[in-house]
Amino acid sequence: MAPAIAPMKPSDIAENSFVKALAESSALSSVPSQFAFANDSRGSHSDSIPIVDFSLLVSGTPDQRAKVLQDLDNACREWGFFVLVNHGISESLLKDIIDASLEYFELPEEDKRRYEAKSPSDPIKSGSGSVINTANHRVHLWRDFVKSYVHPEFHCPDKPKKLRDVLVEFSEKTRSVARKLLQDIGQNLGLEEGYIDEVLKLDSCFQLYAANYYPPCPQPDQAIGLPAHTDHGLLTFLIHNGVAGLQIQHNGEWFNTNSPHNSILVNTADHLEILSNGKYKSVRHRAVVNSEATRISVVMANGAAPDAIVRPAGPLVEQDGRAYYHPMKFIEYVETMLSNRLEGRSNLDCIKIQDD
Ligand SMILES: O=C(O)CCC(=O)C(=O)O
Ligand SMILES: [Fe+2]
Repeated sequence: MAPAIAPMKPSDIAENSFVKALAESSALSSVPSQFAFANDSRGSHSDSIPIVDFSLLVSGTPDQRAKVLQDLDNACREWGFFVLVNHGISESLLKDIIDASLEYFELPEEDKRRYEAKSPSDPIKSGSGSVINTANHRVHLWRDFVKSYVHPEFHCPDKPKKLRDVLVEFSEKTRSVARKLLQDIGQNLGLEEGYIDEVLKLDSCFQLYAANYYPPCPQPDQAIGLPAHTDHGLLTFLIHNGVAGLQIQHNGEWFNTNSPHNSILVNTADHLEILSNGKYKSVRHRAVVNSEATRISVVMANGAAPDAIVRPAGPLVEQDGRAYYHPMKFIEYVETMLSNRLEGRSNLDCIKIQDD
């Protein structure tokens, strides 16, 4: 006989209770109604997600570099997403940041509750979160998270002890790779060398570390880890513990991503769409859950300086004859987004300049 389903009372699931504990409760054989999310989580398989070889951008022959610049441009234009290989960040650092993030989620609840978000500008936040769906109902997500601003000011949860050093190094290394990619993206967009660095004040660029913990879910089709969204920032870097779950949208279809060991998934995010005046699109993606294994992803969002005003690049506006996006201060954009999670609607829609 199927085990009796212990009904969850709405009061059992506070806005910021952690899904990990719920998923581990032995009584749980179905998804509590607060998590119910109409969901077709199927994704197509794709071998054609672009791959960008970072080492050839840095030290390839002129021909090799020209070819990879082209790969990078196509990836940003066609997919808004690519798999970065040979990036020079050590395998042990990638493993350490995943392990330290996992240790964070394994802390007692009271340690994590210290970071319950009180305001969107809190530099460290932790919880599980919810979204308002298209029917205007609040839906809880099947994931726990921790987020921390790590640059230009470094913040980090106190525990686990090892997280701080690992995160400092991961932030430095990813920042340097992101800046190099942005230089090359600037070249691909026909911008002068140093243009992006200067107008977005990348010496003080904003970086946000986020780790997501998706426990096994008894009914994966009835819940969602993270619904479709785009990211703030210029380039998001994502690594995971080898359990599949990230899907990206391409030509209206959802694709499962799979990435070679030690690679980094990169997506062109909202502020690159704005800067490029729409030449590069911020790709919609989502995280689906499974019934078998815990999935962990670690995300580093790389953006402009908090006080930089992000707008379409002047030379591109001249070429296109108009700007397609309103200017907005970077940190205001991020904090509006962090405080206002609406399924399927993005901040980008708000700052797009509609055709007359
Ligand atoms: O966990 C994933 O694969 C997706 C995470 C993500 O999109 C995010 O944190 O913005
Ligand atoms: Fe995302």
